[in-house]
Amino acid sequence: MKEVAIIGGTGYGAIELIRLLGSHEYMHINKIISHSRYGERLAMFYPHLTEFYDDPMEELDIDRLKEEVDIIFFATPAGVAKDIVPKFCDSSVQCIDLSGDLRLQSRKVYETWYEKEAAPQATLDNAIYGLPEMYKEKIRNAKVISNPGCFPTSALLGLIPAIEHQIISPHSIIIDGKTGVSGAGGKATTMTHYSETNENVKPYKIGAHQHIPEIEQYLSAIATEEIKTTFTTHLIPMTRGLICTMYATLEKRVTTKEVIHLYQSYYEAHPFVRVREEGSFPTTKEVCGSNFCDIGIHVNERTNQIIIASVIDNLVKGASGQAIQNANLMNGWDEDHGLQNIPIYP
Ligand SMILES: NC(=O)C1=CN([C@@H]2O[C@H](COP(=O)(O)OP(=O)(O)OC[C@H]3O[C@@H](n4cnc5c(N)ncnc54)[C@H](OP(=O)(O)O)[C@@H]3O)[C@@H](O)[C@H]2O)C=CC1
Ligand SMILES: CC(=O)N[C@@H](CCC(=O)OP(=O)(O)O)C(=O)O
Repeated sequence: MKEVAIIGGTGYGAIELIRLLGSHEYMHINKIISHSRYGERLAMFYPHLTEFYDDPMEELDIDRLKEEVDIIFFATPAGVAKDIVPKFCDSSVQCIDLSGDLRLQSRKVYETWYEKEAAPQATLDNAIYGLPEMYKEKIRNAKVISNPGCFPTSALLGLIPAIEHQIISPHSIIIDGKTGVSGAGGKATTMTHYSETNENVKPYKIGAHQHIPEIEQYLSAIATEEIKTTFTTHLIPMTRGLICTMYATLEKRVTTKEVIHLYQSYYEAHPFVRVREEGSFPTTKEVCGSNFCDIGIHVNERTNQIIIASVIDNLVKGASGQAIQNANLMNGWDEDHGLQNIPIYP
């Protein structure tokens, strides 16, 4: 049994980790660290957790964490993990950061898009990008994981096979993202409160989204050339779920059936990616509460374009579920341990 700490206790990422770890046989939540509410019980803020986690939350204490836990999940905003993760480099503690702090290899690029000081270069160099469908072997041997962003998870899983097999022009990609409100975390803001989001679809961070450099960095790694994309994000009136509908110009003459067959073979060994049959496109509800990424594909022979839709639950495959998938791989457990639940439908 490995002992686990979660930092960022009162946030959505943390409570989703608690929900998912409830059915994990090899990880035990030893402590929940809260910056704002240490000493208090999490169930005071989230009564649905009553009897699932009733210990008081604790203040951050690096030495105690080093002595008492094996794995730390950082469910904190950007700018927090970059200062704490380096303090564990002399210990055996595994660190999994759900924020964007360790995802970009270049400090300069991070500082441009996040407008914060970047992590030390040595920490960035040490962190493995936790997208198991791309870097499974590296993750198995990692000690520090940068868990991917929610939109990059959906977009990359939808695009990787097409780029790797040179089906599409990597310079023609347009990614249209739509997300539920829980993607913005637990704090109510003017952007997310009810009267702003109800019966509304709101484009946001156009041309400035922090996931643009992340998507481009990993697409470029697959294509082995520098790729730029057009990526837009929309806030839609639902709680969970995210869809990236993506468009690109075909480089080869292929049919929908052929591309679907290629994607199905590509993801055969990856338990959380499900590729739909021809004519079926996934909806966000079909993955709700689960770690699945469902992908639908259509080749538009009339316009020589491909349309790929990729859906995830932003809090599961987009954050806490993927973090647990990474912990499973890092510790030699089955990749899907604790994550085998059927999506919540309807
Ligand atoms: N929500 C989502 O769908 C996704 C989130 N992420 C990323 O995961 C991380 C967590 O997200 P989420 O849980 O939704 O965010 P929340 O805003 O809901 O929670 C973050 C928590 O971090 C703690 N915190 C806030 N400020 C500080 C600070 N200055 N120092 C230390 N701790 C602080 C707070 O908890 P406390 O005061 O109890 O410590 C807060 O509740 C973020 O980096 C987010 O970008 C990634 C993918 C998807
Ligand atoms: C609705 C909403 O605001 N969603 C967030 C999702 C980003 C996120 O959760 O995570 P990282 O910044 O850690 O990648 C956004 O679009 O910025």
